[in-house]
Amino acid sequence: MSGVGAKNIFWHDTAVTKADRQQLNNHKSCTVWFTGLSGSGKSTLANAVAKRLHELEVRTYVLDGDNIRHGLNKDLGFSPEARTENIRRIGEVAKLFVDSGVIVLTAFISPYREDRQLVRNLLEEQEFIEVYTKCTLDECEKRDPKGLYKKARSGVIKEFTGISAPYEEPDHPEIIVQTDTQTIEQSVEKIIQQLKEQGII
Ligand SMILES: Nc1ncnc2c1ncn2[C@@H]1O[C@H](COP(=O)(O)OS(=O)(=O)O)[C@@H](OP(=O)(O)O)[C@H]1O
Ligand SMILES: Nc1ncnc2c1ncn2[C@@H]1O[C@H](COP(=O)(O)OP(=O)(O)O)[C@@H](O)[C@H]1O
Repeated sequence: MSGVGAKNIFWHDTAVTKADRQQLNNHKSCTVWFTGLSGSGKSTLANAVAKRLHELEVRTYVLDGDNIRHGLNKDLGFSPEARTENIRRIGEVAKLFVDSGVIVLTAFISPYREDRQLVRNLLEEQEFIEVYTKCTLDECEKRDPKGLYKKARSGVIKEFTGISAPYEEPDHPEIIVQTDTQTIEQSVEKIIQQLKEQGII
């Protein structure tokens, strides 16, 4: 997968800009990037925050690992290289959503620091808000909402994050939500507060 397609391609500026769209929407746009173990609450919180924002008349879109892997990224597995490509593509998609003036909430394990940094670098400062859904492996395994940990423990699923594949914790995430001790409402509130403090909403 090399970048050979970039030859003889020219960038077009658009007549309507990101700033124009943000003005029309009455709020700024950004990526709220959830990262954490399977079952740590990424999807739950991305959707809960989106719901809250929608009620506040803010335009949102949720990109979820499971859904994207049914379509755009259905050719990718879970090797380190496939995960890197998964996150690279999602980063580019998130950037398009930010350009469209929307707050995009992404729920991907995104286990590698370097891959998350790559996405951060794609966006402007302030446009990438990393939320670490911190939860002990023990608790995630107890929750096991899809029965995947059980399969990973028995060896049916290989390269499973936290069991047989690595998860690299963020060094300096904008937000940490401790989902095994904080309630969903507390986590949502913390994220909404950050968006307000950054002047996004
Ligand atoms: N081997 C392995 N490791 C981790 N996860 C697995 C695996 N196989 C399938 N699944 C399911 O796929 C979801 C993770 O997809 P992501 O795109 O978020 O993964 S990654 O960011 O590329 O690491 C993940 O979803 P979440 O539980 O919502 O995190 C699982 O449902
Ligand atoms: N405080 C909490 N924050 C987030 N999720 C929680 C919390 N307490 C319990 N849960 C449950 O944990 C599970 C997390 O699953 P999910 O959101 O699919 O995680 P992920 O997207 O990280 O795999 C859900 O069933 C959710 O209801």
